[in-house]
Amino acid sequence: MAQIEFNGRLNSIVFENNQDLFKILDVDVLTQIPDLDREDIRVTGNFGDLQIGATYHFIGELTVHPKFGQQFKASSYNSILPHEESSLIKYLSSDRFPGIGKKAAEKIIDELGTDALDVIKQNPNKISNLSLTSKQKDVLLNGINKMDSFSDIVLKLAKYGIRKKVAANIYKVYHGESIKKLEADPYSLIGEIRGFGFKSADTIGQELGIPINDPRRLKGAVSQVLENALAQEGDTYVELKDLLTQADDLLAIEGYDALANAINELQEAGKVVIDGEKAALSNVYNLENDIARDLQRLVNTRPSVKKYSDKEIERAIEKAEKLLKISYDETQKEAIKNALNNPISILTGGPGTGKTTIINGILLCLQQLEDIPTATLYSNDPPFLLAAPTGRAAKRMGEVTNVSAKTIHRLLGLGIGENSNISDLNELNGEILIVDEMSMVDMFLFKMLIESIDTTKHIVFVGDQDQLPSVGAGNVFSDLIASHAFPTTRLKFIHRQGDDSSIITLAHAINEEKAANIIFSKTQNYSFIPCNSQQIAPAIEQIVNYALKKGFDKDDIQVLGAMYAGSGGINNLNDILQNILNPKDAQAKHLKAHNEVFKIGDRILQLQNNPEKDIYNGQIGKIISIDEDNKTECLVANFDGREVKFGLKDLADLTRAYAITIHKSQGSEFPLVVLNLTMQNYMMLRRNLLYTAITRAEKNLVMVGEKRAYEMALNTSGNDRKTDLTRKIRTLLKIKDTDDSKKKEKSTISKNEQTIETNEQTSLDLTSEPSDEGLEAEQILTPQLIYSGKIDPMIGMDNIELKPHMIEK
Ligand SMILES: Nc1ncnc2c1ncn2[C@@H]1O[C@H](COP(=O)(O)OP(=O)(O)OP(=O)(O)O)[C@@H](O)[C@H]1O
Repeated sequence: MAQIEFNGRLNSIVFENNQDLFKILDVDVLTQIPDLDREDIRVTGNFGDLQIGATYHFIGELTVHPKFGQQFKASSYNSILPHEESSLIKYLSSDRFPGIGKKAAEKIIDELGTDALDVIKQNPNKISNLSLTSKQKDVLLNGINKMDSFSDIVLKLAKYGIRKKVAANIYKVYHGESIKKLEADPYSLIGEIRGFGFKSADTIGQELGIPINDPRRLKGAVSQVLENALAQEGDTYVELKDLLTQADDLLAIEGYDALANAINELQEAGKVVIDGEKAALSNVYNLENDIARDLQRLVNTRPSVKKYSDKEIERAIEKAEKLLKISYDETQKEAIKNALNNPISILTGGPGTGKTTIINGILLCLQQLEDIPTATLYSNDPPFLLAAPTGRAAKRMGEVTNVSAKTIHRLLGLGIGENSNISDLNELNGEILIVDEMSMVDMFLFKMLIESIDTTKHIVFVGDQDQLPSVGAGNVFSDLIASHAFPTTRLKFIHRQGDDSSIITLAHAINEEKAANIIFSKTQNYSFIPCNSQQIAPAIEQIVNYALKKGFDKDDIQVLGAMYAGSGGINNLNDILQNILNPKDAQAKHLKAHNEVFKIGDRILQLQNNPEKDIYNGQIGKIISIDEDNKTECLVANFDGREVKFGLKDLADLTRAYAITIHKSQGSEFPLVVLNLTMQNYMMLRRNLLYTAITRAEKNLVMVGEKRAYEMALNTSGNDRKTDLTRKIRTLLKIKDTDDSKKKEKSTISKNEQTIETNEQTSLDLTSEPSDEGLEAEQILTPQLIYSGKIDPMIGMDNIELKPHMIEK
């Protein structure tokens, strides 16, 4: 269709989506739109910063929206700069140019005329001759740079092969400076801009003639390796030798000397930290330091003496037992004591070991010991704070304890409402904070959680250490346990009886490396069906049809896998399962997004945290209505009993959820799980992946796939993220290495193989002043250091295999 143009004044912004800068504008028409007689019109498109009341030139086409009628879809736009003296003075002395008043504005017009803005835009050097202060000159230039319209910048970025979505990300960070920044050093955008990696930077670098051994390029490769480790592997550092070899692979140049210099320069610029033989991104390195310091603060500022006598606690436990009509075993009692007599304690155990029952006991005991009236538990400032990373886990905690439990995001007030601000988190007080499903908490959320704790007396971290680590980087729960700085109870005895017990037995056997004989046997609750990767899809189709015939509710069946691609991958399985579980009806309302069709009744999965909607990565919902004509509210879904509305743009974060990855299933449980693993998943086959998958099944589990793949998972230990938090906690809390073994011997209490580790015999010094000793690092990396043998990039080179996902797609 032919492009048409018109000038209009921006009245208001009706809708905006910050993710890709899509906006719907209400515009007064100033020059007539060809063949259309209107005074105002809605203009849609992607726009940068706009000013209400400013005049713009729009280029695009007329469209008809089924509900809102005639609209103008802008493909590009430009702001029309004021040329008339009085409006130009008004404009130059507005908020856009802070520090430039009426007088300075008049000077600019005197010296450059009423075309001043265009003149400076074309030739920024003209500013130097103006009789303004240097600060005013900077303000003027910045303001004019910012005026660059978004579409101009996207067009220029497109010439460098940058996609619109990435261009929008660049614009959001650098605004009018985008092109300047990119052309000065495309590699400096790595790690700063989502979707922009070494490959993109290198394409532009070559176009700009940046030599292959240019320090900018070398630094870019180093940043990329560290970013990959963080985002793909969840590692918080990379061994120097690996950093050198992997960066060198990206660069395809000879020798490490120049690379060592590049690392040093990054260190000097405060972007990278070298600590011993490890290299880390500074912000990540500092985040680990901050976590360790916060934990030190929490331990040091809480009383170290036992507050309650053993007798008092025992009496309280007895009462709790009577109320709950159970008898806690010795280990469970120790866990309750640890929680009540320590500032920070940890509880870890597999399914059915009584974690939730212990949380209940801790709260009942504390209520008695502190004489807390029941009504107070529900006040605005409750003494018990219960939280979990997922809505589902929080809901369950709340149901079992009868005390309200929240997601960690909600507890902290993160991202709720327009004014949400991560520097303005809720302060946490009260008697106790208990966080469940801790294995899912990544280092970023954990940092925010613990820095928000103010006067809370006791903090208890509860989880299952053997599950997959958090989706986000770090390995917080395992690191806390490994530090031996906090009393830790490991529960192993299975208390849950009944139908599902054989799956729980299998899960525990997997962790104890005793599952080889029982995993392929057929039991009342689980079975294994061997098939190769080509047979996965038809096998699952048959199993699901069979389950339906046997009377399973279609909402109770969940297929799990490891990967999205391939015939047995999640994407293909979702096509097949959607046909069975929510068959096509040609007439029915539907929406299409990223090669998927969404229909009423479809099970869907949220792929990103969205605190504003209070739904999180991995949460499953069901579509209850679809409005094909409504851009801003095209879909409504039920998430755990709550209606959540989605606009067209939000669909990017949704996928169908008949089949989901094991990673995304963390924190959820399903009555029937159908799990598939084959050797196509060999890179991911680890014990914690299999364990996490199996423990998602509440009552029934069908495993399909290659026996070899299951055996490989059983025999490959999981959870080997490279993190430095354990060491940092131990350094700050002065836990001596040698004490570990002693401590284990002395203080391990065994019952049913359960263990309780207390730190009473360790050298944890609670009276010491906070100290940063040992946390700050700076080391200059010299070529000599590399070749001295201390850091030998050749070591292990044979073993280093650049995984496909480490290379930017
Ligand atoms: N000491 C006990 N005596 C009797 N029953 C117990 C005891 N401890 C726990 N149980 C029971 O065992 C079952 C599992 O306990 P609970 O739900 O607390 O475990 P969990 O570790 O939280 O499990 P999951 O992680 O699977 O939710 C529950 O039915 C609980 O009532």
